[in-house]
Amino acid sequence: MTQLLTSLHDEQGQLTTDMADEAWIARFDQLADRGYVIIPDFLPSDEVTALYRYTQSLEENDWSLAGVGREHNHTVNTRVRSDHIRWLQPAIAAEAVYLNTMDELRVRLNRRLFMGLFDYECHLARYQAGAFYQKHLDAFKGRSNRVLTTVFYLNPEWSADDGGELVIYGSRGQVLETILPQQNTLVVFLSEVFVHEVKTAHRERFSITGWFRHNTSNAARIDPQT
Ligand SMILES: O=C(O)CCC(=O)C(=O)O
Ligand SMILES: [Fe+2]
Repeated sequence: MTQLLTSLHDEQGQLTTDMADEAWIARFDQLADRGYVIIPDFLPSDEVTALYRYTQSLEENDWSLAGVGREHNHTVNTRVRSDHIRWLQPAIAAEAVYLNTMDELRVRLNRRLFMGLFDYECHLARYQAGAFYQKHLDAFKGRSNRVLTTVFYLNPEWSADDGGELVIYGSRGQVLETILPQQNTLVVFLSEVFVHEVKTAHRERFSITGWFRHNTSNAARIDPQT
């Protein structure tokens, strides 16, 4: 498995651009078959280290308490989720690096799986010790343009004792995967299909959660960012 993933990067540590690359094809086909895929070693290690350092450099007022629901349904409910977030912006160089990588991934997904993904939005998330996110779906059929969820973990040396696992459930409520939020792991899943939750973290946990979206804007209504 690791061999496959190493081959996602060339000698310069860049994501390889050859769409015939077998590693990409295997990953994308797994996503198509099961609806989710787990990719360890997603970024070159210097990039993930830089991203992690960047999150450590943020000040308290760079974060806001995360809400639940979209637009007018947006409320903060700390019984459901208790993480803090920060939407990534292309104008900030440290944040643009990740946005650019994910846009590259968007183009590849469209080429291989014809997904028609239009754009990508994402936020950093910080779960302090004691924080969690109860079972939820990221998108409801016909009510959201979120198609694919991505979660990328930034935490060096995360162990099972630290909690904060992402649990992905199947259609009968069975546990499909329990994933430790270890640095440089990317999880991708269909937003409308998989109920998931973040178990209580026992130490500070950093991640970037994002969504590839369809374009549902029209002349009368432009999609808001969140
Ligand atoms: O951080 C994670 O593992 C998942 C976060 C999540 O489910 C969300 O932000 O919607
Ligand atoms: Fe979620």
